[in-house]
Amino acid sequence: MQILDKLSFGFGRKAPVILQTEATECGLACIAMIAHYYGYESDLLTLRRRFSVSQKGSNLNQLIKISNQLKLVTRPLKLELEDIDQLKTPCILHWDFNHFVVLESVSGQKATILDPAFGKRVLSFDEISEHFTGVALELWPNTDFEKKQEKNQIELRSFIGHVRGLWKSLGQILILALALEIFSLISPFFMQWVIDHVIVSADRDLLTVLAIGFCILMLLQQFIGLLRSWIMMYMSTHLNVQWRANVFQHLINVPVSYFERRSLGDVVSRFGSVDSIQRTLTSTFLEAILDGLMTIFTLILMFVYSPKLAWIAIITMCIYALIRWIWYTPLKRATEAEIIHAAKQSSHFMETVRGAKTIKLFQRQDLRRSTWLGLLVNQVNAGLTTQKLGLGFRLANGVLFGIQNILIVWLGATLVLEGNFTVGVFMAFMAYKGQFDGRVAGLIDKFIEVKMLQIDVERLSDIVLTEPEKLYAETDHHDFSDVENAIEVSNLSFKYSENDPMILKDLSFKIPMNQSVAIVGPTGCGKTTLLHILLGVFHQSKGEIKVMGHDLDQWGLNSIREQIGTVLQDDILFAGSIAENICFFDTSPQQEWMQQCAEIASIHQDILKMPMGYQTLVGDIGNMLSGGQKQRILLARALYKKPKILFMDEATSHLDVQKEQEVNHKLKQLNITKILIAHRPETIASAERVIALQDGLIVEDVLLKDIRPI
Ligand SMILES: Nc1ncnc2c1ncn2[C@@H]1O[C@H](COP(=O)(O)OP(=O)(O)OP(=O)(O)O)[C@@H](O)[C@H]1O
Repeated sequence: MQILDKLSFGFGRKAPVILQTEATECGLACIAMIAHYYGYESDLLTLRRRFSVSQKGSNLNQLIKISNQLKLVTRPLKLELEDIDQLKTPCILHWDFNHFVVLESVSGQKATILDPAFGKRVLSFDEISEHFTGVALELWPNTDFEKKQEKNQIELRSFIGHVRGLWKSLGQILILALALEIFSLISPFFMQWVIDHVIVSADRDLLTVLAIGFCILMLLQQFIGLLRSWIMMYMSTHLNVQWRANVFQHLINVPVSYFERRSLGDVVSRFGSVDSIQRTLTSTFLEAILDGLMTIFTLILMFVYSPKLAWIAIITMCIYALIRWIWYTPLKRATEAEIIHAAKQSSHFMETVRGAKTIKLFQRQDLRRSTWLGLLVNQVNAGLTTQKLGLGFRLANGVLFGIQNILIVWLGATLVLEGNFTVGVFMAFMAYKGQFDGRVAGLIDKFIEVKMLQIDVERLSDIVLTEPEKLYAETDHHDFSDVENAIEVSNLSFKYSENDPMILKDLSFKIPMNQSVAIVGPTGCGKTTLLHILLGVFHQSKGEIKVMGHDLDQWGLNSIREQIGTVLQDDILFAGSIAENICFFDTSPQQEWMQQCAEIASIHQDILKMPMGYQTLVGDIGNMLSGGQKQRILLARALYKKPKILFMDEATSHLDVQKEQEVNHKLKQLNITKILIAHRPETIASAERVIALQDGLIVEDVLLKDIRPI
């Protein structure tokens, strides 16, 4: 493998390009590249699990901390661009005030930059001066640094899950394919017998018998071929659907933070890897096994005909394998870069389509277009690299097999002239050689293809190896009859990642059943975060939380979420009718209850005024409705669940004061626990108790009746 690195990157040890997956992990990717350079070979998946990086990215101090944990000595520096060639490379440069890149080398007025967002680039000092902030971080191993490989070993089986009928179909295909291979082994005899026995002795009867015999064989071969393809088609379709379903099931069960850290295009592209894996495994893998088996028989026959000629064929194949192997690493890197750039391009595209209105209103069409074009060019360039590598490989391949063919024809013809070979035997040998070349080259290609699958497996593993949320508890029977407190929080602390500041600090409070509580505080003080923790969206860093008397850590999230209704700031509606949205696509909706919920949310009259009433379509993400209407439908949807606790995060902020009071009044009649985040005094006044947060601490916790003037 090391030879390959040299081939693609010149002489000496080089850091590989590791492209970032999450928007904020450029720093981690830079450290991974440098650690790899010194012999600690790891991947982002492994590093991400070991060091949690904030969604807001890392700063230099955090990079130093991570590097030190990897036993790398660090030296942060402030320098002028002219002194950049004095740096110990590879090192990290601070870029554009919001990004990190690796400086690989400097030569003359140019430097090679490994950018985790774009790949390898050679930039002039002028170009660098536009990005470089003057801060660099040198890294090198300390005495405890260990050279090792620490990558997530991914077992395909483990994440593809259980697939029905796989082995049976595989068995059928294997038997049919074996039969086909036997036919193709027999067919060169036709030519040999015709030339050596029919033509030499002018035996027309034998010719007819041979023709009829081989005709039957050919028909049989075609029929079996058809059957094999049919079963293959059936199996791959089944596999594809089952694998996709398994991966989708996993995807929707991973925590919310997974989606928050990745772009839409990246998740879609990763999910698409299921297809490539399935295609390669069902067709290529099987063919490779059969090719491998049949090569042995073909080779035996070739040795029977002429060991000398057979050796030439074997040596050619060894050279072919070597060339293929040399091409493997650069090709893998180029393919990987192409996939990542394609995902970025499509993310930008999707975001542009989604945000078309904002873009137009801010007249940023040109900017979006040029940024997208830049991403497209990156993608196309990465594609060109793969194509160029392919061209070079095909040339080497063509020359190799051309020489081999000429050599064998020359030596074979000499053997015929010397009387050691008949013409028929020579022809048959050539046919076997053709089969051998095809099969072994195919076998090598497929081996490489299966190895290349690692890219897709690694990409998919980002989804599949992410731990799903704990949805189910050991016991599903819960008794809420004598539960006193809806929520009990003791000593709760929370920060988003190891390196982020504490957002919530040592909070303790109890909310009795059926109490209505307003959580207030200045913007950014952690109200939404607290709500998300109570809902199990984020996990508390410290402390204990009990919901309806059950420990949040032990109670399955499904059981908790069954008891609660939520209206959050970023909630969305889905494509469908209003009725479907209120019932959240319930398969047996309760019409009457749905209307009651709409009445409580004060949206019933609005819906009736719409041309198709409850059957009015809302369009995806609910963009046919006014902000206030949407919020009230979301509230009706939360109430439809018949929750015991209702969480509302500025759920009525789009309503006018009068409408809001109407909704608050109706909600007050409901005998459920309500926890609401609000800024408006009218909404806060509708609660019985107010908990005020500031800087992550509870600064006030009062019952409103105690402070209201009588
Ligand atoms: N996913 C995240 N990763 C890192 N920090 C975050 C994340 N989400 C929010 N924060 C930070 O946590 C702090 C609290 O945010 P939160 O949304 O809980 O505030 P809030 O009190 O609900 O504000 P508002 O009243 O404006 O809705 C903020 O400083 C915010 O920048």
